[in-house]
Amino acid sequence: MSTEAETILQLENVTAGYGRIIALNGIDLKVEQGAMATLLGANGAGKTTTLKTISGLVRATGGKVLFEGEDITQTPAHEIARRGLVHVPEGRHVLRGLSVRENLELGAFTVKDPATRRKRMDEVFGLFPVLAKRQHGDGSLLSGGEQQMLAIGRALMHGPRLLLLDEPSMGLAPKLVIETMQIVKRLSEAGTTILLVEQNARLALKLADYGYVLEGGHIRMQGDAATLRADNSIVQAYLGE
Ligand SMILES: Nc1ncnc2c1ncn2[C@@H]1O[C@H](COP(=O)(O)OP(=O)(O)OP(=O)(O)O)[C@@H](O)[C@H]1O
Repeated sequence: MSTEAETILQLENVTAGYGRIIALNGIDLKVEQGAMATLLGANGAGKTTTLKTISGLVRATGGKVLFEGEDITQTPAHEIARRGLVHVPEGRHVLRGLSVRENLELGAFTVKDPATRRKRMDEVFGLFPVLAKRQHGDGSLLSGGEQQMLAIGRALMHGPRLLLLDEPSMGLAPKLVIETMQIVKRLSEAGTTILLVEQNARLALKLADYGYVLEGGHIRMQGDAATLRADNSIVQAYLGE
């Protein structure tokens, strides 16, 4: 991570949990403008909770979340999304009974200007031609991979300044996992800043610039993706391979 790059997201000693369960035990983390960072760890390490705490779906019980330098620790989730910090949760959450187009329009609830909404939809259709082709069909009838594209497309309708992606390859066939990761890579190359949670650690470390390894609600390790990838002991000890 270069020291000159601007930090878009910063977590300082963040704690969070569910009632008596402490899921995050003092997390420090940074994502820099234009970069892709990845958050890795075994099941139950706290990856999803970290993303939910950033996007306001879970309230931090301590510490600070700063987005573009502003404290958003207590900001409501819809306001965080409005500011351009957009979370694509685990599972695809495509709404049954709504067309592909309507699903995308739902993603644009933060965008008031109709011309901007149309422009964004055109961009999403350019990125995912299959969604353009099936725009009037029921979103829930798309394949798993296409539904993941729709979930990501819906997030792009907000014009995200930071995209949180929670296990986008979850439940997809191997070929689609690769395809989904290529999409994530393209988004990153097009300038979207991304924090990626991914079960496939090796793949995530190939795409990302920087990685954090979570264990039991603590950051156990962090570093350049290439350095983490080269260290087999990390992969074996923390990533459940
Ligand atoms: N809604 C909830 N209620 C109670 N405990 C929860 C809830 N969600 C998560 N937890 C607990 O919080 C801890 C962290 O869970 P989290 O889902 O953040 O982990 P994760 O690293 O994303 O795991 P996975 O890869 O399995 O999704 C775990 O001990 C989990 O059991």
